Amino acid sequence: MATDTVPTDEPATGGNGRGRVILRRFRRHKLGVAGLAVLVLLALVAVVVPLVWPYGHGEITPDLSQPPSAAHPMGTDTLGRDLFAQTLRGLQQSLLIATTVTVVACLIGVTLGVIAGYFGRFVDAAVMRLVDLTLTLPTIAIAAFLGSVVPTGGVNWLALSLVLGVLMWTPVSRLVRGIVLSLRSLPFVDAARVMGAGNLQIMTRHLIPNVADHIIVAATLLFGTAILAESGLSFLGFGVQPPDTSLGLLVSNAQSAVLTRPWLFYFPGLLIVVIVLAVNYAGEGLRDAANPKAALANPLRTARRRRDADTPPDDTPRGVLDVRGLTVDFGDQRVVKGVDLHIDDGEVLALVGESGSGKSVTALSVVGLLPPDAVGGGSVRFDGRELTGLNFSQWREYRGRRIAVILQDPSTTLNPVLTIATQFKDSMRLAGPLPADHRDRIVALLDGVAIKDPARLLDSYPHQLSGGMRQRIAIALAMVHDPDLIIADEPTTALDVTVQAQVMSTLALARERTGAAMLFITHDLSLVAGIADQVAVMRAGEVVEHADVDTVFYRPRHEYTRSLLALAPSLALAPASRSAAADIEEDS
Ligand SMILES: Nc1ncnc2c1ncn2[C@@H]1O[C@H](COP(=O)(O)OP(=O)(O)OP(=O)(O)O)[C@@H](O)[C@H]1O
Repeated sequence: MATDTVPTDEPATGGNGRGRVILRRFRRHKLGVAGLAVLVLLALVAVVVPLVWPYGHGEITPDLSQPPSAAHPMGTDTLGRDLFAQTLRGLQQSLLIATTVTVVACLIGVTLGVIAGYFGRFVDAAVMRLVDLTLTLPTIAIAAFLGSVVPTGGVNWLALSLVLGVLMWTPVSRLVRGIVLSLRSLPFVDAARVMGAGNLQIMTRHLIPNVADHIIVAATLLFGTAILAESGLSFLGFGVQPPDTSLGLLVSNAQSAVLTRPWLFYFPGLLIVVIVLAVNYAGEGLRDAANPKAALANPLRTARRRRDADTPPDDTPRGVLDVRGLTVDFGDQRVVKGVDLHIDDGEVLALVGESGSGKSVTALSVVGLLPPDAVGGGSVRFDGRELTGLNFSQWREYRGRRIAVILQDPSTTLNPVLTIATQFKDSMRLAGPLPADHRDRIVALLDGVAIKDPARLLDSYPHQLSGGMRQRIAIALAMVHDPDLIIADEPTTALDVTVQAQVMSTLALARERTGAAMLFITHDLSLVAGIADQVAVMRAGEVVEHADVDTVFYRPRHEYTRSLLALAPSLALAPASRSAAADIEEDS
């Protein structure tokens, strides 16, 4: 089975589709391309230039301790050796060693990490003990031992690389193991198993590609660390030894000459900095190219907007939220096309539409969290104040405090490594010092979302709770600052049907208690009846119908609304709506 487990927002291009998509995305990452170009250039220079350069790296010339000149562009050392020739040799050795260390460490780390994470239990325990053991091994002492048993003094580049690789795999394996542990219970792994995939296939085709972006980042960090580790070891006499050389050795040798012959230090030092930076940028580009989500998910960046931020409040209808002519473009594609929405204090507006109609993008626009590649236009007024174009610190006054957001999947909202109590406390601290009675307040908030015996779960972690509990906690978290507006984006979609109903009534209850207005986003009209006052129906980026809930249910004007109603045969109309229906029947 050749399922592509990493989702992509690009169309398949045929042939090796994913490879081409990654390449195309990488080409768009300018710093990544620049980093890779620098690395390729340096590798070429390291291989080709020594073939034509008049001096060998160990060749002694009569020009002792010369500063840079036409004959010796980087100067010479005390023995008269040409520093440019030495730097070229150092570049060769350093690139070779760092690449080998990275490959060896990643091979061991990824293999053991994925095996530990996938099989868990005693396999995991055994691998983790091996990690602990490896971490206790003193790199320097082992390298010193190896250096002493090699008769020529010092070890050759391959032995040095292998030793460093074998000692440096642990961070990669821990990273991979942690991610695989969380991935292995996801439905796509079960689906692969059901389709008959074996353990090896699941690990190589389904798990490793999902960890690839993390591995790339870890590898770039390792590369930089390997260059520095090699420098340190060479300096101590356990790495590359004269007459051979490496960048690290050149820097180490030149340390005493920083003031008198600075060129000996600066050129190889600068080259190390350039290599590490280039590797990091290339790695970042590769990571973003391999993981479409990584390039987009930067919620701290406010989307570029065409409107002026500080438009003073005017006479437009206030309400708690007033959206006028909202547009959102991704490149040439307009996905929200002049949307108008209005929510009065304490009112609930349901934004309904099929998948892809632009509901979430509209909600993200309201809280200024559009992806960086989106361009928004139009006006979003909250309590009479224009929100478009606010900077990050101005947004802090609103997000989480006056405008709360509840997302689809509670496991993405709650931090997996913090206890429930800590997450509430962190949220409370946004408004100032933690109140003395914070624990009572947290318990009251949890009580307000119908959690029984709330004190008991304060010290739990999100993974110890069910999906429904997690979403209720997310709702309680949204209520911490008593918001004026709640944006709930499909808050029950990730839950099963019975839990959905409980979470919906919890949400309705919590909203009623705070009296907050709400923008409730859903594709499921049957959820709307019990909670909304107004309904806006969205299709292909436009609001095609905007009316009160009873009109939309019983006198829909637009064909699309009628088709959505037809698709929701099991409408669980709320009592309010049912009585309205009876009134309408009596009227007619
Ligand atoms: N980061 C993005 N880059 C390019 N296009 C995007 C991006 N995010 C959303 N879109 C596009 O914008 C359109 C609206 O998406 P949106 O997520 O708002 O739909 P939705 O109505 O909320 O659907 P769903 O319920 O499936 O989330 C879709 O066509 C989608 O492909």
